[in-house]
Amino acid sequence: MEVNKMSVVELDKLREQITSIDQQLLKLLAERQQCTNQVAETKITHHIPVRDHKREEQLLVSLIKRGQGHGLDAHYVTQLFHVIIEDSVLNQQALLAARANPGSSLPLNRVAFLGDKGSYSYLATQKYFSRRPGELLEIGCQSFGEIIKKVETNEADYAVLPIENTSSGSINEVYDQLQHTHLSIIGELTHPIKHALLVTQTTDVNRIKTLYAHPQVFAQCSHFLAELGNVEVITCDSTSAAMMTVNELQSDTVAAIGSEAGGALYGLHAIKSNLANQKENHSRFFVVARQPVNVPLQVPAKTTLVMSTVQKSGALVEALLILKNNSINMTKLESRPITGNPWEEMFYIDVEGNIQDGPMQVALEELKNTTRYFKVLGCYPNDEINPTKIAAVTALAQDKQEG
Ligand SMILES: O=C(O)C(=O)C[C@]1(C(=O)O)C=C[C@@H](O)C=C1
Repeated sequence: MEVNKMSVVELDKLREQITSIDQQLLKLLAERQQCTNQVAETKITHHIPVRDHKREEQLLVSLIKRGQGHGLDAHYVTQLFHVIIEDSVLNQQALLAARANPGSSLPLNRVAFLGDKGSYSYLATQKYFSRRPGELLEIGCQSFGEIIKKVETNEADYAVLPIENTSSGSINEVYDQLQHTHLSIIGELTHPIKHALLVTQTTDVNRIKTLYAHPQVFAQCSHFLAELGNVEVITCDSTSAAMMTVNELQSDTVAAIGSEAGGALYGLHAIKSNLANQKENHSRFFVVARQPVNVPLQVPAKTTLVMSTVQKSGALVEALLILKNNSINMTKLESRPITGNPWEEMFYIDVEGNIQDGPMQVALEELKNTTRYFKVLGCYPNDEINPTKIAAVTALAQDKQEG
């Protein structure tokens, strides 16, 4: 008994120490953020690009070495600082973008998204707007059409639309909506999609008889569903609708599939995680607004185009060659049927580059002249911060230590 009491006291003391260390870490991270925001100001004044891969590599190599000196694993240090540097780059990009578009910073950002509190679109909205000035007013919608309409009619300032997922592919309905709106893409973000089995009661996976989720979510977790066997699957308009239903039912035989963070908003907890077929499951979202944005040249940019080619063989190849000849890297090509014109396609193309760049302007002009229909859907800061490669950095650090 005495021993137990002692160990509880010891544990409490150690936990106090951990809490204090974590609080210090938070303070230091906030200090680092203030410092990198000042770096952004200097970069604005002196027209220096936000990203400096050489500096990042030097920093990582030196941190890995120091970490090893403290007994910390190189992989752990690399992962940790990738997150820190990614956050720094995204914050700096947001700051530069806000400066380049002075009128666009609103005291209140009214944002339309799919579903309600807790949906993946809701979490993506929170993440994107946390880097932007102004308050956030979330406007949950029931369909992509409703989301777009909210912005078109000035009931919302922005829309957050999922465009593709690493396991279930492109979201065709969003592509079709983008073709018919005059709204512009002003930003993108990728958000990890981590599906968990969410319940209200203490229960077991084998007791679940009914599952609620969005159809895309079921598609992404098809292997898990096949393993589950005889369970009734009920599709919902959104992940949040699924969570709400399970919360209302308060039964130990029903579950929703969604994010753990979202589920917590409805009093749900996870009894199984990582349900998606693919381990790396991410969704990419577009942020759209009524006016296009000006992306500063110091920020890596992407541009999304939509076009239909003339009906002759090799027309698409010719269009793509225009990009190649101007050294423009294409990151995505998607095709969608054109309503009323059987066998004709509308092509959606994402390229790396800013519409203000010389080669990009040449390519856009050529494309305009050679295609049947052509429109720039938007030019926006590239949100995909490819971190400096872990393996190369780790090997380098180990070499240096050994040598
Ligand atoms: O040192 C810089 O130039 C920074 O902007 C800071 C920082 C960082 O967070 O460490 C961020 C982005 C750059 O690619 C390199 C480093």
